[in-house]
Amino acid sequence: MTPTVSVTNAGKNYGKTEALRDVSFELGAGETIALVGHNGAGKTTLIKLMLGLIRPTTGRVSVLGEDPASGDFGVRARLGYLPESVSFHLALTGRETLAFYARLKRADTTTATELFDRVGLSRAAVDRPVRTYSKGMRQRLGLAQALLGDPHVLLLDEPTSGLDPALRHNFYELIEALRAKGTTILLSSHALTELEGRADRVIIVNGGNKIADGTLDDLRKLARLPTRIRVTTKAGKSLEEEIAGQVVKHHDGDLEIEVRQEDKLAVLHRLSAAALGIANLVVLEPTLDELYAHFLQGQKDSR
Ligand SMILES: Nc1ncnc2c1ncn2[C@@H]1O[C@H](COP(=O)(O)OP(=O)(O)OP(=O)(O)O)[C@@H](O)[C@H]1O
Repeated sequence: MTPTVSVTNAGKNYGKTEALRDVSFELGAGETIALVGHNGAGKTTLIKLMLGLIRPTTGRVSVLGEDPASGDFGVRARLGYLPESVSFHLALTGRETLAFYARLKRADTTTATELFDRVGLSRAAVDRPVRTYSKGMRQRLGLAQALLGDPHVLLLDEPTSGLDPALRHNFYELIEALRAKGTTILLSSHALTELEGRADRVIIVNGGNKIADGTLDDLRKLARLPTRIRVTTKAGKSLEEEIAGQVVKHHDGDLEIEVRQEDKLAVLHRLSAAALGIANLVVLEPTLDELYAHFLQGQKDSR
């Protein structure tokens, strides 16, 4: 993996508040990473460090091989950022707003029309003042602004808040296309369910510490949470033999079998041999929500 971002033993104090403590990770080209954590966990502080808006109290941050706080324009031009709450000048049109940011970033304005198409802002909308925009349209304008200059690293803070399901879908299609081009995309979000299957990797921060970092599979292996197998049996059929020795609960009239990762295939094998007695079977792996709760609890217990 070619790292585009390296955070090495970074700590950040705001006066007496220790917002970040000895955090290290690398982000790679073409990687989509979810940065998750409670309010006050340190996510925005990390993003500000990567943007070079603040300097670490301890440790180092490097973006595209340079110190983002060094004042060098080259790095910042290749960084795209969408803040959590986008606020634009309401009297400017979408097109004027983008032209303004393009000048700030010294980016090419001729790509503006193509950018509007990519984020799904209609030709009619871009020449209307931002004051007439819905929250979703403002968010899309924000995204177009973040995409100016074809950034190699994109930092997006709660990018889908305010977007309806169709727009969320469009947003993730756009992210997928950028990922395929090799862009590093960091999504800071509370919407854990929608990140599943969309982020290659998850970094969990809490109280200024990095408490987990890995793919969903890595986190599942580490957490050792059980897989649940939900089985609807046919009337009068019992699966006592097949599920003997497993933790069995009842869920809306179905059987819910909690199996350890290492027993999963053997139990599924026994169940498939008894398929005639089964009306339906669903395998539920631990969700990101459950993994998140597990790692937070683990950190609490270790204190
Ligand atoms: N400029 C500042 N001055 C003092 N304390 C700050 C400052 N910015 C952040 N903090 C504190 O640092 C800690 C981490 O804040 P940060 O904004 O990075 O969290 P976050 O994970 O982004 O939270 P949220 O999800 O609410 O945006 C919090 O305790 C916060 O109160």
